[in-house]
Amino acid sequence: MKIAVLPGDGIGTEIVAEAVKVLQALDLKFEMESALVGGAAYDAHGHPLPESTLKLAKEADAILFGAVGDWKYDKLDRPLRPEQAILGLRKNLGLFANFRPAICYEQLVGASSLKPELIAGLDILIIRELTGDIYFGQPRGRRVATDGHFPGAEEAFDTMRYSRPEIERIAHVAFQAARKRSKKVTSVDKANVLETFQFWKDVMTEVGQQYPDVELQHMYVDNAAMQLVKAPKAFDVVVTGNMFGDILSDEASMLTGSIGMLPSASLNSSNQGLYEPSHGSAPDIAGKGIANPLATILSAAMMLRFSLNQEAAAQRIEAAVQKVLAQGLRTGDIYSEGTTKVGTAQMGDAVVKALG
Ligand SMILES: NC(=O)C1=CN([C@@H]2O[C@H](COP(=O)(O)OP(=O)(O)OC[C@H]3O[C@@H](n4cnc5c(N)ncnc54)[C@H](O)[C@@H]3O)[C@@H](O)[C@H]2O)C=CC1
Ligand SMILES: CC(C)CC(=O)C(=O)O
Ligand SMILES: [Mg+2]
Repeated sequence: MKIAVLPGDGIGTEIVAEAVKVLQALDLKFEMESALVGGAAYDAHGHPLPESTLKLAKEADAILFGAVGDWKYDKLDRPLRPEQAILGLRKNLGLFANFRPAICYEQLVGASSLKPELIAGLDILIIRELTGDIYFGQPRGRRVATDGHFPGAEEAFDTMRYSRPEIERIAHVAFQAARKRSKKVTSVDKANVLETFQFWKDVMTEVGQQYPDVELQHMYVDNAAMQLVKAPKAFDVVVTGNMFGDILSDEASMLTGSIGMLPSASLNSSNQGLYEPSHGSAPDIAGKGIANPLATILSAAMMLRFSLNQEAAAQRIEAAVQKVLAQGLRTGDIYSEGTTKVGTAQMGDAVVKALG
């Protein structure tokens, strides 16, 4: 078994180092090979996703990814910007199904900005379609407007689009996931305004008929954003498009205490997966040794479960994370009075120790 390790930029290198430490402590037989990606790869090779990195990712059984991006690259032409690396990996590997579980650990109930009773016991799963929608739709660009409110003015445009097979396959993923949980799917759309999402809703409804045992609810995205903070436990599986899923999952991360707690798995149809925290490269705290590595460590657990067939090892990591939280160890983002503040590496070391 081979794991491609792509730390990336900013806190990416710090948090991936901790996840690697945890994986190595498991004493399982797999090979890990690292490569540059994002801004780091642009600096070294002139491209955020060099051919050699893509080749390594394609050949690996699973990919452990940190994060990419830094403000200093924001003026580059878009194809050279670090974020194109993660978009390129998702597209090239066909990683259409993004699982973002938002679980509020008992010990972190007080770390959320929401009232404890709203989030105690929270366990919801956001399933985000990851290779379509306005993030990938063509055409896009800048031009001089020939119509609209200001003909002759400079304008920019992107294209929101979804095909039937793209919606059908993510719908099946969501219904099948719900079957293993509380059997409820909330499909989030904007069908009242957007044709793309009327189509999304229609196809979701059709696929839902194949799963009579699963309750299907439709919700507009603006209402979903509100309900997520009003009554988050009313959700079970939330399925939505690429952009809405990106936004709603960051919102849901705060239900768990911090974005530093939200892992993710991005799978293709052969169960090859890329595993990364849901957050970005956090340039504001990079290099300080204070980032929370738990989302990345929990992503490594998802990797063991989904791509490497190592359920017991996945559970060992998850139990170790709960143990360090129960010991009162907290990085700054989840710190509260009465707990012990630790840095990134100390947190990683504590998880290794807690593996037992
Ligand atoms: N998959 C990826 O590689 C992603 C990359 N990005 C990129 O990351 C860069 C920064 O983007 P932002 O919008 O600031 O989002 P971000 O997720 O990097 O940071 C948002 C806020 O959360 C905090 N934060 C994030 N992860 C944390 C952790 N593990 N521990 C403690 N605090 C944490 C940051 O300090 C910051 O205040 C940009 O270049 C963006 O494009 C953003 C999202 C995903
Ligand atoms: C940099 C973006 C393409 C990714 C993002 O925000 C995400 O996947 O959550
Ligand atoms: Mg995001």
